[in-house]
Amino acid sequence: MGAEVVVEGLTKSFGKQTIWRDVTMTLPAGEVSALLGPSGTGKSVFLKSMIGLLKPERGRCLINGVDIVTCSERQLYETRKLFGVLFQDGALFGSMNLFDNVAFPLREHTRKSESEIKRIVLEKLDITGLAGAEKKLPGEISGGMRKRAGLARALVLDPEIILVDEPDSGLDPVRTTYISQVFLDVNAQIDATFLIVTHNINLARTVPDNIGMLYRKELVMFGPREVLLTSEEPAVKQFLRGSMDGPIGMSEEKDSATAAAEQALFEAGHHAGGVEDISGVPEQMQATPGMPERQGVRRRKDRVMSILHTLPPAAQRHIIDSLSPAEQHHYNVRQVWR
Ligand SMILES: Nc1ncnc2c1ncn2[C@@H]1O[C@H](COP(=O)(O)OP(=O)(O)OP(=O)(O)O)[C@@H](O)[C@H]1O
Repeated sequence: MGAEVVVEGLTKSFGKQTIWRDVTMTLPAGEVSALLGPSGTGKSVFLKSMIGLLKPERGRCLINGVDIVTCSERQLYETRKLFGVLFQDGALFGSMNLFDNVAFPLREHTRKSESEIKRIVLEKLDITGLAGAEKKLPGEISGGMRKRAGLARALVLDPEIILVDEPDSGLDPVRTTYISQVFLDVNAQIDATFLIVTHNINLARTVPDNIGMLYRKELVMFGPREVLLTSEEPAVKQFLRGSMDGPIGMSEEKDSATAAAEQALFEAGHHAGGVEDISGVPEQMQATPGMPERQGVRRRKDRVMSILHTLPPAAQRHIIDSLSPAEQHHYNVRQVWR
C-alpha cells in the first residue's frame, strides 16, 4: 500500500509574500486525491514542498514518520525515493530515446543489471500504453505520449506516492481522460497514493477519491469528493462552473468595486461564461475491467462511512445514494432522502 501523507499547519512564503498558510490535510494511503485552485495559488509550490525542493517556514509534512520540512539531508534523500513525480511536460531528456529516459532513474539510483533494467522499463512502457515506442525521441511523439513516458519514468522505482502536476496541460479533453484512466489503472495495480494538481474540472469531478481547493492563501476544503462537488462555497461553485460570476477575478480575488461593476453587467444580460449546471456528483471513473480491484476504493468506503456524520448533509446524501442496498445494510444507513 502507498504511504499516507500527513500535512499539518504548513505555511510557505517567499520574502513578504505568503503563498499559503496553515495547510492541514491527510492524503489517505493508496487513494487518489486532487488539488484544485485558481492560477497562482501555489499548487506547484505545494508539490515542491512535499518533496523537499522548497522549505515551508512552519508546519510539518510527515511521510512514514519523517518530517520532510525538518529532516536531515540523508532522510530527505531516502524519503524522496518513495515519490514518483510527473511534471507538466514530462520533463524528459530531449536527446535520449524513451527507453533511456525511463531507464534513467534505475541507472542513477540502483545497481540493477541491464537485463533487469530492460525488463522493468518495458513493463512500465507497457503499463502506460507505450509498448513499441521505446526507440522514439521525445521530440518525435505527441504531448500525451510524452506525459505517459514521464509517468513510466516516475514508476520505475516503485513509488509509494505519485505527484502529478497539471496532467491536462496541453492535452485535449479526450487525451486528458485517457491519461486519467492510466492513473486509475496504475493506482489499481500498485496501490500508490496519488496527488494530482489540476484546473481541469472534468478530471476533478470524475477521477479523484478526494478533492481539495487552495484559495485566498488557504486550503478552503479537503475531503471526500462528494464534499467539494456539493459545496455551496461561492468560490468553489464559481471554479467548478468556470464562470466570471463570483469572487475569483482575472488575476486574483476581485475587489468590491470590480465585483459590483461585473455584477451589473451580468444582471443586464452579459454572459458570465462557463456552464450553469454543475450540480450533483457525477459517477466516478473506475479502473479498466481486468485490472485488480482498487484497494483504495474499498478502504475509502470504510473511512468515509466512519466520518459520515461529520460531513455536510448534501455530501452525506450522495455518499449514501452511491452505496448498494447490501452496503447500506452493512453500514447501517438508509436512503431517507428519496
Ligand atoms: N522560487 C520562487 N521564488 C519566488 N516566488 C515563487 C517561486 N516559486 C513560485 N513562486 C510564486 O508563488 C506563487 C504560486 O506559484 P505556483 O506556480 O505554485 O502557482 P500555481 O497554483 O501552481 O499556478 P498555476 O495554476 O498557474 O500553475 C506565484 O506567485 C509565484 O510567482
